[in-house]
Amino acid sequence: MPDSVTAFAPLATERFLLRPLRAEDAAELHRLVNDWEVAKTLARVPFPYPRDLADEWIGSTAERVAAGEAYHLAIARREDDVLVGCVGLTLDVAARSAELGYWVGRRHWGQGIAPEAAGRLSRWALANLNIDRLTASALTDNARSAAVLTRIGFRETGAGAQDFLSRGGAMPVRLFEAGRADFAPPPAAPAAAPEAAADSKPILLVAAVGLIDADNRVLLARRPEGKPLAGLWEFPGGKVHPGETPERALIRELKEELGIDVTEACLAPFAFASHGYEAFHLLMPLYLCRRWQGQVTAMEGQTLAWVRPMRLADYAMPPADRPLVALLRDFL
Ligand SMILES: Nc1nc2c([nH]c(=O)n2[C@@H]2O[C@H](COP(=O)(O)OP(=O)(O)OP(=O)(O)O)[C@@H](O)[C@H]2O)c(=O)[nH]1
Repeated sequence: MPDSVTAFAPLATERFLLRPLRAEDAAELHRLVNDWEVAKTLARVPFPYPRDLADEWIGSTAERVAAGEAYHLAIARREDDVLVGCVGLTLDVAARSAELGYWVGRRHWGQGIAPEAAGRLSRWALANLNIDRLTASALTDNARSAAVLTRIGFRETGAGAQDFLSRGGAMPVRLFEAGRADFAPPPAAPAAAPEAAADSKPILLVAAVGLIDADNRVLLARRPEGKPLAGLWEFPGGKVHPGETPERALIRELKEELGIDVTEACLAPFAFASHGYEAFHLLMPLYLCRRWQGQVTAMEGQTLAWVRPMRLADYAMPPADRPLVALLRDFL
């Protein structure tokens, strides 16, 4: 699975680039973090902070990004590449989670930098890494950091204690967590049909297809950042527009999303999902298709994976798809 990003492409926010740290950043990083007001809020930073630790740390971040273990990035101003702080994630692969951390140099405080950077990295992580959850903590006496976390979508889940190098021992912390639902934009729901009862959910008709290649592998596409359920894998397809049949909708979607031509005769009805999401009830016929014209291409930059039936369960999919995956695995 494409879990690691070896050459990390910088993430842009409105004012900053979150980019890999470089050896040239060491002097400025040291100047900003070797400040008691910053260091005292960070668990893994000693104070005073030795200058050569900055070089060592920067070297280790590149290795850990390449290994897909951790993403510790510079927050650099877009206009002049000046380093203003760092934001990072450390993965716990077995738990399918990652821990978020960040700091901003004191001279750059008061500009909303931490929420802008931490929010962007969090949304990217849930959409691109094989995780379902982000965790974070803030010292009980650091209300500013707790406010950053809640502002970007984290929920407070409890309290604990954590060793702080800068403080020389364990300190009380507030614990926070966030999942996909905390970051997702509100799900797009169709307008309720006029005859629907006031308390019932509108029904959303979505057509989807299991494309199967000559090796009997199934194509999954990853929902991109910014969409509801970002980061989950799904069957290609999309909403059926008014006046369209599910087959016509699929033919259109497959052309738009994958650049392939499919005929109605090659779409074999297979099963359907009927699932209640919070804002709508999804009704999704799933077709199977083994023949198409053209080369499967990620037309919208989405990540694609050809998956063997026995490996389908390794890919986190929306809840509506789970029964379909079991049926498909048995069928193929
Ligand atoms: N294509 C597809 N959609 C699925 C699957 N499972 C599932 O729950 N869905 C849901 O069905 C809806 C599909 O809508 P869509 O892809 O056309 O639209 P979208 O929400 O991505 O936004 P869009 O209208 O901007 O394209 C989404 O709410 C999506 O979460 C699946 O396997 N394939």
